[in-house]
Amino acid sequence: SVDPYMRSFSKFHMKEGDVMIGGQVAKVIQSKNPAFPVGSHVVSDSGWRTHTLSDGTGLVPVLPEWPKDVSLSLALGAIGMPGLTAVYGIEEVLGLQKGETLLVNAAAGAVGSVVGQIAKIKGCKVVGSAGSDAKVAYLKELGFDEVFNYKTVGSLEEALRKASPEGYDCFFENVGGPSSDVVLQQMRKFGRIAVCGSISTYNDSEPQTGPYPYFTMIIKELKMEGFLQSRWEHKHHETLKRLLAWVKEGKLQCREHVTKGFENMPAAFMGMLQGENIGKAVVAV
Ligand SMILES: NC(=O)C1=CN([C@@H]2O[C@H](COP(=O)(O)OP(=O)(O)OC[C@H]3O[C@@H](n4cnc5c(N)ncnc54)[C@H](OP(=O)(O)O)[C@@H]3O)[C@@H](O)[C@H]2O)C=CC1
Ligand SMILES: CCCCC/C=C\CC(=O)/C=C/C=C/C=C/[C@@H](O)CCCC(=O)O
Repeated sequence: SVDPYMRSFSKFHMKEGDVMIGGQVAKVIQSKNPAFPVGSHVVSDSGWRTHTLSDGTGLVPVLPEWPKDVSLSLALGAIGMPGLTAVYGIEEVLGLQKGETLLVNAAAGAVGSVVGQIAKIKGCKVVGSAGSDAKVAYLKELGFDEVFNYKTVGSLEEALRKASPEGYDCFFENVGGPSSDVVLQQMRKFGRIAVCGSISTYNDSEPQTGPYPYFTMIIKELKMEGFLQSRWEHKHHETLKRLLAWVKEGKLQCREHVTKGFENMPAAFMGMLQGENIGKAVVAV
């Protein structure tokens, strides 16, 4: 898997020569541990490696009911960490209610595409922004109500107002930076903001400054909460089962941007950060 958090984590906690962190779906090829028989598959936080020696600690078996016709790589995407992030952001942080209007940015990516689809399952109006016309077309196929290409709209403020003149009850924030200031102005009274990611800032060497949100938050009585999906680790198993059920029922569609070859992991990683992916960016080794 290549994911945005690797950029922010590595910037602060890694040095040249370290093995890059990251998740993978791995096949057990030798075992002395009956909990992990040869031929079984696990999700493993082993970093960018082709082979790993493990005593089993931290290995998570892929759900036993995983259907043969569902790609195992989805355990790194819609039925994995990004899918869990979408569910917890919507249910635990936003408390999204039927009939509300939700905005999600980086909407065509691993997390955003699941967020929008779950919000539709819950009977909400969904507005998405993404960085290419191909992504906009994909999100319309997924059933998003309003979608725009933030790179070509000219005015983000106008695009947001056109998509939802009555404003936004919930904002699933993946991008951060100056665009957040614009969205804040169009939140409805008592709006909720789930701060999931801030990808536009992960490459910064100096922190960005901007208008401070406090006055708008007071006047509109907004609630803003940052979160990490790991807070609800105790719910992961049940939540993965719900995500798998949605996929099997055809309610949750999943697209992947697959790069072939372990040696191409750095290119896949940089490509994802630059927006090359529609759906989850993965590498097939
Ligand atoms: N809190 C948590 O527990 C978790 C948080 N996250 C966060 O969720 C967000 C999405 O992650 P994920 O779905 O894996 O990644 P994506 O699959 O969405 O890939 C990243 C996307 O970000 C967009 N992007 C990159 N730079 C910018 C920019 N400057 N402005 C706007 N958009 C940009 C690009 O899409 P485009 O073409 O639309 O610009 C790119 O495709 C990230 O911020 C990530 O850190 C992810 C997992 C867990
Ligand atoms: C842990 C890194 C914290 C960096 C925070 C930056 C942005 C938010 C974000 O993107 C957080 C992501 C957290 C991901 C955690 C992943 C691990 O639990 C390993 C997942 C293995 C897998 O792919 O399943």
